[in-house]
Amino acid sequence: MGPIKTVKERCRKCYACVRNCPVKAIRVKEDHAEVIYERCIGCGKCIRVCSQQAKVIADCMEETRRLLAGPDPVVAVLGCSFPAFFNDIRPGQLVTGLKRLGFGEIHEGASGVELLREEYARLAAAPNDLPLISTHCPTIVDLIERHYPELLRNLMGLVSPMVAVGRHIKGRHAGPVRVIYISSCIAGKFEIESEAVAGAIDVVLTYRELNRMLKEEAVDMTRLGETPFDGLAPKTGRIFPVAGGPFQAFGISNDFFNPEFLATEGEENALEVIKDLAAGRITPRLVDVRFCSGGCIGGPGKNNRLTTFSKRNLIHRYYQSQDIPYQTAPHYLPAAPRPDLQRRFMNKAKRLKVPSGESIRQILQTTNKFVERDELNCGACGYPTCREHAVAVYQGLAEGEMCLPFSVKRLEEDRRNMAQKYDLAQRALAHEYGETAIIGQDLRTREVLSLIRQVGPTPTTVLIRGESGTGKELTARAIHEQSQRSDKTLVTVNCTTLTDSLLESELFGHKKGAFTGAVADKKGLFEAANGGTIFLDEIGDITPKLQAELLRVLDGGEIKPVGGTVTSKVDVRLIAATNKNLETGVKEGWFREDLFYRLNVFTITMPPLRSRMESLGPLVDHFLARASKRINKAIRGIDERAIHAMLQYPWPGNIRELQNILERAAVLSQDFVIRLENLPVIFAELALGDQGERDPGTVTFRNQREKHLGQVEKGLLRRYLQESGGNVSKAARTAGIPRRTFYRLLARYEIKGCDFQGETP
Ligand SMILES: Nc1ncnc2c1ncn2[C@@H]1O[C@H](COP(=O)(O)OP(=O)(O)OP(=O)(O)O)[C@@H](O)[C@H]1O
Repeated sequence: MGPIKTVKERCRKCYACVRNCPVKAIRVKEDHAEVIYERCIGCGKCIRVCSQQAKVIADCMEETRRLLAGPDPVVAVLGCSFPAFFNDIRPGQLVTGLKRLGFGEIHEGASGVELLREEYARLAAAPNDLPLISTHCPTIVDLIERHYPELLRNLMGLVSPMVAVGRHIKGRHAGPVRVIYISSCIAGKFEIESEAVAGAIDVVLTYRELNRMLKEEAVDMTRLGETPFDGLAPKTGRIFPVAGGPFQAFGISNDFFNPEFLATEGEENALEVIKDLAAGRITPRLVDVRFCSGGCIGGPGKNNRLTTFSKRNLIHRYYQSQDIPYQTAPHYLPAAPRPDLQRRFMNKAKRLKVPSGESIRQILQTTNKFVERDELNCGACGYPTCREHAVAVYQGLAEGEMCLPFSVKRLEEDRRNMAQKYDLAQRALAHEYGETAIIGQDLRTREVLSLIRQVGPTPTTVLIRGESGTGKELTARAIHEQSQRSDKTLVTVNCTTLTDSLLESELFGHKKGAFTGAVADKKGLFEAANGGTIFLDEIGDITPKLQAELLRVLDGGEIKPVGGTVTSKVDVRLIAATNKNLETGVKEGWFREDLFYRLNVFTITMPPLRSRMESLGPLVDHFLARASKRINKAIRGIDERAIHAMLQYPWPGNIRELQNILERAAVLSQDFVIRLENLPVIFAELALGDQGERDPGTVTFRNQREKHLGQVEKGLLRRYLQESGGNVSKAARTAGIPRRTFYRLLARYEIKGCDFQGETP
């Protein structure tokens, strides 16, 4: 990992870094774009263009603090561009500030320029058959070492001013010493890791990092007095950081029109010169080139508030000032003998595989580019042409999905497919559950239908009451169907299936961080139902806290997400259902009275199946037709004995139980007719009992039913308990009736589940 890091979570795949990286040292992998250290030249362009601050300079403050706290003295060297960065204080104040942080000595990096002056002038004057390239800009050195190794021989074999001053300090200081270089250049962070100059500088800090450290230590430099610099006092070296500065600082006379001496800076110019040199198109004697525009004052760790020209002025003013206080320790004087200023350069180029034309064609095809016309060269992927992008895909630097037109098209197709699938799923659901036909001709069912017709089109809140399986949800759907909201969503929530806290967040949503696991804001079901209807089943089971929240929705149409402080308005019609006695709830205090009255505006009570036996025939026909479709078996009808037995059964699970028993019977039926034998055994027992009682001739159906009801129910309960070995939940499940209903029946007949434990059927 190098000095430029990627904060993965911040990367939004805009490919600005890919587009702007001059050496394509960015690899897009999965969900982020990362810097390839071996290819990177440390120019910092990716940091500058990343609008999300996903590219950051690796933090060197920690290491600096560690050295400051260590046993060795630490020397700070201020890069030549510092006057353009710390422009609102005097240099002596900055020195005091640095000493407050714990630095023992403060040197100027410009002294490194002066250490190199003679060597530069000598090489510039010596005859040379190759154009020489200056080596003080680490980005240029990296560019040549990593991307233009054919120019390695052109590099002047000299260290940078930073390394020169580092070696000078380390060579002259009595005993071990640490050197921290502070500048606008992040390529310096790369440079000190290079084997050829290792050890000269311990840490490179940017001006911004220094500023942060000063802030953290609450050092207000504007209030500080001045302290003299330590080390060698530079003169011409101070002009080094601006355009044209190096030639002047190194004492190389340059005439603008003299093609022998070429000095330039800025990404575009630098790349052009390097390319021209590599191609042999130009052959000057000496090329001085820096990557940042305006010179070192344009480095990535620079002061963004000032323009290049105003910074140039600041450097100039500093260069001309005569009163920079210095107190140089004798061991740094005189400047000669100089430290070792020689440096080797290495070929660090990693050549990437070059794809064949066929490979490029295949990659282009994966992103729908079959003919030249398909290659839009829109540049959205960060590469100027589709072919360059395809080459990068081949080289493992890019992904096909980066192609915007291709991804947009694929998303559109996906959306269309999803919409189709959604439509199919909707239809399947409607087929399975969406039926709102309420079957029944009996008086009570007709009454229910009439109430639905009346309340449906109004916005009134409806409370549906009745035993389990009597059709409360079906009624809610029918009300929604008849309302003016029928084209909007009907959201159904069973209040008993979630824990209290989960239910609250499901209904009203939550804010990020409201509880463990709330990693992002989430909208609730009330918002999902906005404009439509919400059906809250088993409303009698919600906690008082939720009851209060619900009251707020009913009163003001306002919801507040869990962990939120702001309420928002929703327009939702509420239909609630319960099989609990809410009046008892109010009396006993587990249900809020005000909520009860808000809900009890319009109540529909669903009759149990046993009280609407006239509708048994139509219901049986309806469910047999449905079962036939579901199991793909054409059931023709039901025999009389079966119907007769059904008429005597008490149907504790109501219509749902009827539906389930008929589907089971349809599966078991051998001859496409439902027979008594296809029904659970209790029906045969009922039929038998009925036979015995029929002889006296005087007993009515009602009499017979009443008489046998208890006996039959008891037998049934015992049988299920026997089958489940006394496990009441299991017995209720096998019976197909709610556990609570099962318990009620057990209590009525004083049967105990534990009496059946250990029994096997
Ligand atoms: N009158 C009816 N006509 C046709 N089907 C019905 C009728 N009543 C109920 N059903 C069907 O019976 C099943 C159970 O009905 P529903 O789920 O509406 O009952 P519920 O009272 O809401 O039950 P629970 O209280 O257990 O939630 C559903 O498949 C429903 O379609």
